[in-house]
Amino acid sequence: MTDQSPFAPEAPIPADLRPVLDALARTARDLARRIARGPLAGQMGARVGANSDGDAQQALDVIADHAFASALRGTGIRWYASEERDSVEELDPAGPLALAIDPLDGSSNIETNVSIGTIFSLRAAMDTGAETFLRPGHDQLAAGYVIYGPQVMLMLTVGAGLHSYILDPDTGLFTLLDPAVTVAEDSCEFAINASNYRHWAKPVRAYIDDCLAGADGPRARNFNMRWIASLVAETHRILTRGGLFLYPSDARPGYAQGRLRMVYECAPIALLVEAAQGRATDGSTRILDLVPASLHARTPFVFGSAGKVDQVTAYHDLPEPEISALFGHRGLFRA
Ligand SMILES: O=P(O)(O)OC[C@H]1O[C@](O)(COP(=O)(O)O)[C@@H](O)[C@@H]1O
Ligand SMILES: [Mg+2]
Ligand SMILES: [Mg+2]
Repeated sequence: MTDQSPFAPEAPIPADLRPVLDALARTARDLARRIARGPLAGQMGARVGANSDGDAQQALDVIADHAFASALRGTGIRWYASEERDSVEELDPAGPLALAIDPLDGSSNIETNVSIGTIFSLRAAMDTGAETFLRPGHDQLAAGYVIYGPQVMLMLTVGAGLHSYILDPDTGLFTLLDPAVTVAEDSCEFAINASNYRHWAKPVRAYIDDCLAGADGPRARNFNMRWIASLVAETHRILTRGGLFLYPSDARPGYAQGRLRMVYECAPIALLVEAAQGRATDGSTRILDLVPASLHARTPFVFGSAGKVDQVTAYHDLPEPEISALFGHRGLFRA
């Protein structure tokens, strides 16, 4: 089965991206099998070290990183940038492409049997790794994620539109489900790690205060809150039924730019969300227009249904007296 494509025959995969996408999908399928075996496959959630940012590395982070790096050799990938590695590596000097990857997203959930994922981004290879990856996200050629959940799914954009695939356990093939996923506009779910409330800046507090005030507040509507601590799972819910995700900057040491990484997480998710007609910003500026200052740079991240993301931007634009007012006095917004 190794040489056979892991995609069902009708999958609309562009020929120039076929080798790399086949390798990514094949590796993800192997990883999915390992994840499904859980403790039977060893201690995947055991801490084995720390990456360059000081984040704990679990066994599965390292296993996934090595699996993807070795599968990509010979697929046209010149530069390989991984959340788990300090610097960019050159795999194939003649390759025309470059790949950035978060090999295992949602690591804190590995042992809890909650959905985790892999996020990837493809770009044209430039002369150096830095030149290749320190560019705006709108330069990406393709982006996607695999979610290892009750179903294994691949969400992929290769430029236009967002395609969803499901891994059929009977055939072992990623099978096209929807060639045009769109983010629903009318949702009243938001996702944020509310334990950081006291560390947030005023516009974020004001936005969340108004959501929590529900039908009695200025938005005149009750909201529901979610937090899985797995960006891929959060994204998948929003692509499925709409809503809003926020990981803002906050006052904790090391969180001045939030937590999520531009190159491995935010740029690819933003490309997917925009391909599905959603919106992604850092609170005010479009993520895909931002240039990361360094390979592991972080950015505040807000994405989801376009109208909801625009409302968050509007809170950032409010004059100080409005921001500081109790929610009852902010009359500008409706859900
Ligand atoms: O634990 P926190 O601060 O709520 O952060 C959760 C976020 O961290 C992440 O787990 C970071 O990703 P990694 O697991 O790849 O480091 C995201 O998936 C998630 O959105
Ligand atoms: Mg991640
Ligand atoms: Mg990760």
